[in-house]
Amino acid sequence: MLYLVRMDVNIPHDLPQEQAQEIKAREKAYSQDLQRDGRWKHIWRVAGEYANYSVFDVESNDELHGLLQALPLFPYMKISVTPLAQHPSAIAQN
Ligand SMILES: O=C(O)CC1=CCC(=O)O1
Repeated sequence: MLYLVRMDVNIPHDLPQEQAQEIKAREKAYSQDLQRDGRWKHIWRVAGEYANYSVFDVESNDELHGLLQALPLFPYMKISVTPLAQHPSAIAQN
């Protein structure tokens, strides 16, 4: 199942810089592991915002929730999820 996910990041200004950098490094490693195993299919920066649009390919809502909840930046993100279905006019099956 495919999901379009928007993540808006909002790290509090009073979080120490070193701690913020450490969380971002863990976020990157976690994200890249999921990209390598195929469950995090796309990640795109929203131009001009500290936000991304991502596409996940997972088995269920529960699996997606588990992956999102484990994001190191999860406490500092607003996340919205849109389930995707096939469009009848699409020439490629995703
Ligand atoms: O910078 C972001 O958009 C948040 C994020 C998600 C995965 C990652 O590496 O950074």
